Amino acid sequence: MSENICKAFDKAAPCASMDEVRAGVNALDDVLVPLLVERSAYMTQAARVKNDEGLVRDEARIQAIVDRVRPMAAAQGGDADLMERLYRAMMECYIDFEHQELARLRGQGLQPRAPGAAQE
Ligand SMILES: O=C(O)C(=O)C[C@]1(C(=O)O)C=C[C@@H](O)C=C1
Repeated sequence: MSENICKAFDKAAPCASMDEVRAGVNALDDVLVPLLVERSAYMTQAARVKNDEGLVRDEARIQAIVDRVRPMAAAQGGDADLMERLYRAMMECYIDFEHQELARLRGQGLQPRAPGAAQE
């Protein structure tokens, strides 16, 4: 019983109109957007630390994140397949952003990492 009352899925307010639905969505977007921006700042740092276009996409890490968020979503009463699709699409956008950031940092003078050099 108590395991059911704190699930995120059940926190959505019951809505009788689309205005209510959209107010609920807007309130969540107010929380989500700053978090997504903060996540993007880690992509900027990943671009600098990797400093190698060939390292930006990391399939093993992508799979590890998917494997981590699927059960998290299910534990919150959510749909694990939906969460995987969201995360895979989101990570493609962050990969594009990481490439963009690496190009920007190179434009600011970041020198390409020497082949075989250890990451900091
Ligand atoms: O963990 C990394 O290596 C990252 O660059 C971050 C991130 C992500 O979490 O969105 C983005 C690109 C990689 O393909 C894997 C994961």
